[in-house]
Amino acid sequence: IKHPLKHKWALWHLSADRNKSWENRLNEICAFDTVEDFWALYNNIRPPSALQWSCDYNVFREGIRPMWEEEQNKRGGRWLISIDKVRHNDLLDIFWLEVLLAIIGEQFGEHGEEICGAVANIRNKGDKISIWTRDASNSAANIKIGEILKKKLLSADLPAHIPHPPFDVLRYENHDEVQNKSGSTVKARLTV
Ligand SMILES: CN(C)c1nc(=O)c2c([nH]1)N([C@@H]1O[C@H](COP(=O)(O)OP(=O)(O)O)[C@@H](O)[C@H]1O)CN2C
Repeated sequence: IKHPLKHKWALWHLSADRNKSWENRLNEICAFDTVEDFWALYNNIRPPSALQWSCDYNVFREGIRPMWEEEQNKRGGRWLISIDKVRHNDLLDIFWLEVLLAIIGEQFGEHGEEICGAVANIRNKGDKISIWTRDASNSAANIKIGEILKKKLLSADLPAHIPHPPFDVLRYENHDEVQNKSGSTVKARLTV
């Protein structure tokens, strides 16, 4: 018997193929709804740190595409973890797994239903990991999710050479502001 997860999730991958549109670079890899199938998948794909620059991994609830335009995303936002570019190999993979286990393991309590999924952006300028929530105006839920996320990341078992704290503040950004941003940064609606 396999141990069922509370919900079904799907892994997506954004390829580095510059000749394709963003949407055509985004492919669903496979879905999983048991602990064993999650580990079988996770242990058989490259970790984020081994992907090419400009690739993404996404793990979203089944039925929600990892795109701003999706009905369940468009009024939402993201908790953004910016990973210092020198920490690429150390932190990216550790934090990504922490975030995945917290989400599929329903570690966010009553607010877990607000979570749509997680994204890892592998970028030359510095990697990003984010948790997308469905309602940017639900500050009570988003703050609770951010606090639980921060506590989880700070309690992760990090290599000795990583200075503490391993990241700056976590910022919550609204998707519609990220999507239509003019400058390089977007105002943080919440920080923890
Ligand atoms: C339906 N559709 C086209 C569409 N729908 C989307 O949902 C969506 C996009 N396009 N994205 C495109 O990637 C660029 C980099 O964003 P980035 O978050 O990778 O960040 P970087 O600037 O590469 O660090 C975005 O500027 C956007 O062009 C990103 N994105 C989430």
